[in-house]
Formats: sequence, C-alpha cells, structure tokens
Amino acid sequence: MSRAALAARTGENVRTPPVRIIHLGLGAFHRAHQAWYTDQVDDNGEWGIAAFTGRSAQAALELSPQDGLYTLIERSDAGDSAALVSSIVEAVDGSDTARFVELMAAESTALVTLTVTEAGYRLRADGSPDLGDSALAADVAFLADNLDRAARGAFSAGGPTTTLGRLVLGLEARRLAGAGAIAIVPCDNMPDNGPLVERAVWALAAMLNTETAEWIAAHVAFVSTSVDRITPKTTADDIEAAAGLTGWADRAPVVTEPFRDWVLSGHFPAGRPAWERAGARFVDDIEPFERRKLWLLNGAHSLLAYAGLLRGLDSVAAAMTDPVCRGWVNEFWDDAVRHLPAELLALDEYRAALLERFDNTRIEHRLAQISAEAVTKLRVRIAPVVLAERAEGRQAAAGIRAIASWASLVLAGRPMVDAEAAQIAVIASRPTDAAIAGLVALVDARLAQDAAILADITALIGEHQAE
Ligand SMILES: NC(=O)c1ccc[n+]([C@@H]2O[C@H](COP(=O)([O-])OP(=O)(O)OC[C@H]3O[C@@H](n4cnc5c(N)ncnc54)[C@H](O)[C@@H]3O)[C@@H](O)[C@H]2O)c1
Ligand SMILES: O=P(O)(O)OC[C@@H](O)[C@@H](O)[C@H](O)[C@H](O)CO
Repeated sequence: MSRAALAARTGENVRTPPVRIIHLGLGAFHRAHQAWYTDQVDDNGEWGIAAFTGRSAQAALELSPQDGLYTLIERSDAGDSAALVSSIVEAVDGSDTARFVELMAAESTALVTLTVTEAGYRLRADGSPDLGDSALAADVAFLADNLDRAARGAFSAGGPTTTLGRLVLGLEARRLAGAGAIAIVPCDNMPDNGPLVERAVWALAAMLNTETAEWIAAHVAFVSTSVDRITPKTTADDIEAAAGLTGWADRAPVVTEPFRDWVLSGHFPAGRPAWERAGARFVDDIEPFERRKLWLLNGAHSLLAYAGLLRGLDSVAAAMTDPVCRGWVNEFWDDAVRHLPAELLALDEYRAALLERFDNTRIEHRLAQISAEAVTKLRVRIAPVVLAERAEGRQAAAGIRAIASWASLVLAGRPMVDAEAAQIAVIASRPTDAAIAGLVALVDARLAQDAAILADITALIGEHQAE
C-alpha cells in the first residue's frame, strides 16, 4: 500500500518528510528501533529516512512499492499491537551508489545511522580496518583509482560494497560539495562504537587522500550508542499476523518486544530528531551503559546460543525454560555485575526486566540467528567478563562455558555463519589441543595465553565430546 493508497483508504494523510537521515543496513532492527524513535517524535514531518540495504536488495524491493511504510508489531504475552511506521521515505538498494553519494552531498542530510552487524565493519581485533578482507581490499583499490570521480557522481558502474568504503566515499562527496558537518551514528552492538568507527573511517580515508582524512577529523561527529530492543528476523507467520491485525498485506512487517532503550553520547552538528521525547537518553559517559547491555543481555544471549544449541534447544525462550541454561545465565550475570557500577545502572531491576524479556515466549528469537558471528560477539560480550573475573581469582565458569560451547560446536562441524569462517575451518582441522588454543586465541589472545583458562575450556570441550 502506497502513501496515496493509504490516504485514500483511511482518510489518514501520511506525510512524506524530506530525507535528512541516511541509514545503512535496512534490517528488522532498524525498523524496530531508530525508524520507530524517529517516527514517534517527528511531529512536524521534518525527518525522513533514506534507508539503504546491506548485502541483499530484498528489503528495498519489499518496501519500495509500499513507499517505505511498514507495520511494527509489538508482541508480549498479553498480545500483539500493530502500528504503521512512516519515517522511512526511501528504501534503496545498497548498491545504488549514485543515490547514496547524492544524499551524502546534500546539505539537508544531517546524520547517518548504521546497523550493519558487528562483522559488517570488517575490523581486526585491534579495531583497524581488516585489509586482508577481500571486499575491503577491493574497495580500497577502487577508491584509490576513483575516489574523486566517484565522489563527484561521475562514474559509470560499480562502487564500494563495504560499509567503510561507502562511508569514506560519501564523506568525500560531502566535502567536495561543501555540504558541511554531519554526524555518523553506529547502532551496532559494539563497545565504544562511535570512536571505533571513527578510527576505522579515518584510517581508511588517510590511506586514500590526506585532505579527505583531515576534513573528516574536522567535520564529522561520531556518536556512540547503546541500543536495545529484541527483534528477531521476520517470519512467514509474522507476515500473516500483520495482515490479520491491520487488514493490509504488508510485505515487510517487523515483530519486536515492547521494551526499547537507546542511550547516546556525542553531538550532532547538523541537528537531529528529538529522540529523547520517545525515551532516548543522552549521557556524557556511555561506557557503563554499553557494558551493562553488552554483557548482561548480549552476553547471556551468546551463552544461551552456544550452550543451548549443544543441549538441543532452539530459541531463547526455550533455553530459559531449561533450568540448567537458566542457572548458567544467572551465574554469568553474578559474575558480570561485579564489574559494573551497581547504583548508576540499577542492576537488580535490569536483571529482573531481562528475565521477563527472555521469558517472553511469544518472541521467537532463534539461537541459530544469535549464534552467527561468534568471534566478534564472544570477544566483546563474554571475554571481558572472563578476564575480569580471573584477574580477581574467580573461575568465571559461565563465561568459560560460553566459549567452550562455541568451540565444541565448531569442532563437531556444526555450520555457523561467521566472517572468520575460513580461518575457523583451518584452525579446526589442527590436532585437538592446537585447534582449541587457536579458536580461543581468535576470540581473544589473552584468553589463550592464560594456561589455566585454556585448561578449563579444554576440559569442558572434553566433557562435551564424551557426551
Ligand atoms: N535484532 C536485534 O534485536 C538487535 C538489537 C540491538 C542491536 N542490533 C544490532 O543491529 C544489527 C542488525 O540487526 P538486524 O536484526 O537488523 O540484522 P540483519 O541481519 O537484518 O542485518 C541488518 C542489515 O545489515 C546488513 N548486513 C549484514 N551483514 C553485513 C555485512 N557483513 N556487511 C554489510 N552489511 C551487512 C544486512 O544486509 C541488513 O541490511 C545487529 O547485528 C546488531 O549489531 C540488533
Ligand atoms: O543482533 P546480533 O546478531 O548482534 O545479536 C543477537 C542478539 O544478542 C541481539 O540481537 C539482541 O537481541 C539485541 O541486542 C537486543 O537489543
């Protein structure tokens, strides 16, 4: 249903705000989170979003015939409620570099949000751009030859395919157009995501053109965020449920939980929607909030994913009804909260709310989905808790279990999506002890260098293999 068709059908005039926000990574989460917050607060119709897909054009193909409109279903044990979200005014195939460059060069564009997954940034463990990555290497080669022409929109075909490559090209287009300062707002589950992306973008730009890098340093604000709203992939049943709720055959609805949270730190030189009116919080120091969310929520998710899959379970809610998995989650939380500021973060309330959210049996969050990209996820969700606990002489048994469960699944040949899949396969083919050490080192070298940690992980993997 287009905006015009909707108006004709309901008499409701759904406006089309001008594009002032670019989004990269048009998945379910963007539609449940940033697009929803923007929709909630844009009373005057000032903040339209042009959302670009990542690796597949599918979401753009689904949303474009609907003028970007979609149904957001909030699902709890009490039932479903559906709302129409209209903040996405353009759903664009990510390979449409010309449109991306055009919008980046427009003075009216104030900010770029991103949800491209942790692995989508193609960073090494130290945060530097992974130039061993073939797609990133291809983008560097393309931009080395074409940066100026491409940024002026004067190239025939092709263009960068990676997030970092696209950002550098877009920022160069903005510099050449004299369109002024802009904010980049990464909304992926990575600690310190603003400065992390800033360093990577700057490093890539510095390889290509000193003036670009200098302009970025002076004109681009990188905002850190902690984002939260459990949003699984849309299923065929969800599409049917949306039609039942609204009477409209939406091809791209999203199902999410009622809970949402957005903490941001940084500045927006060209303005932003008043997201705080929908509950977003702007803080000076985001680190404690990031840790709380990444360790308690995402860490528990990853623990459940690997340990739960090993126990034959398939969703978060199913794993939470398993007393053994539930016990491990509580154990992990006991460990993690020792390294968080309890008063500032209201940790008891946070844990209680998390239990309720994980117990929401109507949100079908598949462990297989969460299990993807183990290397980047375990590195930031589990390893810091294990290292902090070990440094204080405790076992960190639940965190050890998460890592050992993942390694057991790898060694058992279970297919799991991972940007590091090729390296994982090479390591897994080594003799068992070397394979375990290699896998653990891939997550965090410090874990593998600690003989006691390695011995505990090896023992647990031995138990799994004997089962
Ligand atoms: N789903 C959630 O509950 C949730 C909650 C908080 C934060 N997040 C963050 O948002 C991200 C996206 O979540 P989603 O559920 O929308 O996932 P998704 O799988 O739908 O992916 C979102 C977008 O990222 C693109 N993408 C995926 N891998 C990529 C890669 N390697 N390079 C470039 N683009 C890539 C996809 O094509 C898609 O456009 C998560 O990885 C996480 O960092 C998600
Ligand atoms: O989205 P991912 O794949 O990075 O991680 C899986 C889940 O842990 C994650 O999506 C959480 O549900 C989300 O971060 C909750 O806000």
